[in-house]
Amino acid sequence: MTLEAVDVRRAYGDELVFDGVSLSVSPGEVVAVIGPSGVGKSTLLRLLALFDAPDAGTIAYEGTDVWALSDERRLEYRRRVGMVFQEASLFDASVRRNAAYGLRVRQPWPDRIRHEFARFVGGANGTGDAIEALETVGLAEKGDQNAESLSGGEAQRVAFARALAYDPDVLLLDEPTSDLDPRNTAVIEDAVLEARDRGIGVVVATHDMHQARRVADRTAVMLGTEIIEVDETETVFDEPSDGRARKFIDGELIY
Ligand SMILES: Nc1ncnc2c1ncn2[C@@H]1O[C@H](COP(=O)(O)OP(=O)(O)OP(=O)(O)O)[C@@H](O)[C@H]1O
Repeated sequence: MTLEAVDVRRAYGDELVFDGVSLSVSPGEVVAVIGPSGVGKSTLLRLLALFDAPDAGTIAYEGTDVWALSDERRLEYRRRVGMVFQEASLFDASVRRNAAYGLRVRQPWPDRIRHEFARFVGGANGTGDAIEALETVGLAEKGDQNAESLSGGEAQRVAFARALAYDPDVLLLDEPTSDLDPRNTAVIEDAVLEARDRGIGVVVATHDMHQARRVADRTAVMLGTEIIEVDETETVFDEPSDGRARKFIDGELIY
């Protein structure tokens, strides 16, 4: 299952963010999108997540132009994509319930009622997938704690676990470690690689070029209103074909 943006354009009013941008992610690969602040990385992720439609070009899932479908069919595709935003939004409940949230709304009703019933009668108050996802981000022991008592870094890890728990085809991460210390950053990066090894396609938008180098199979460099370079990560860092990409990577381009 491949998700791709093909020749997409996006503007906010008269303000063009990008045009002619193409990017794909396949199962079991990590693609990093790097570029200066404000270049449009989050905007591109929102298009891939099917939150917004491109002004031109297509977003295709398994070759299907998703915006040509009915709202209902498009929603089915949207549910296969998990997105983690820069700001973790958790609600006032246990960490385990937060991690299981996506699961509960996505399950068919009978399952959902069954889980709610089990919880009501004092049985499991989370599912195996949510617990496993919490283990992946090193927070299994905090399952019973209220999410509002977590540190910022822990909250970001729970938001990640929530996206992972419902086993999406594609996971889109917007600056997933921007507020994290090195230890928490390493936890998230390991979880990204674990997701990839499970066959999930992952796109990571990041300011952190070192992170791209550590986790990404392919890297796209966004500059101005374009993706100026997209290739195997090693190639982009060691021998980029675009001179501007080289300058950006060497820290010589000031924006
Ligand atoms: N809802 C919006 N309305 C108007 N302009 C917007 C909106 N969202 C983003 N923009 C503008 O679009 C441009 C791209 O923003 P975007 O958030 O996609 O960049 P980014 O590369 O993700 O930045 P950062 O790395 O700082 O998160 C910016 O100039 C931003 O101000």
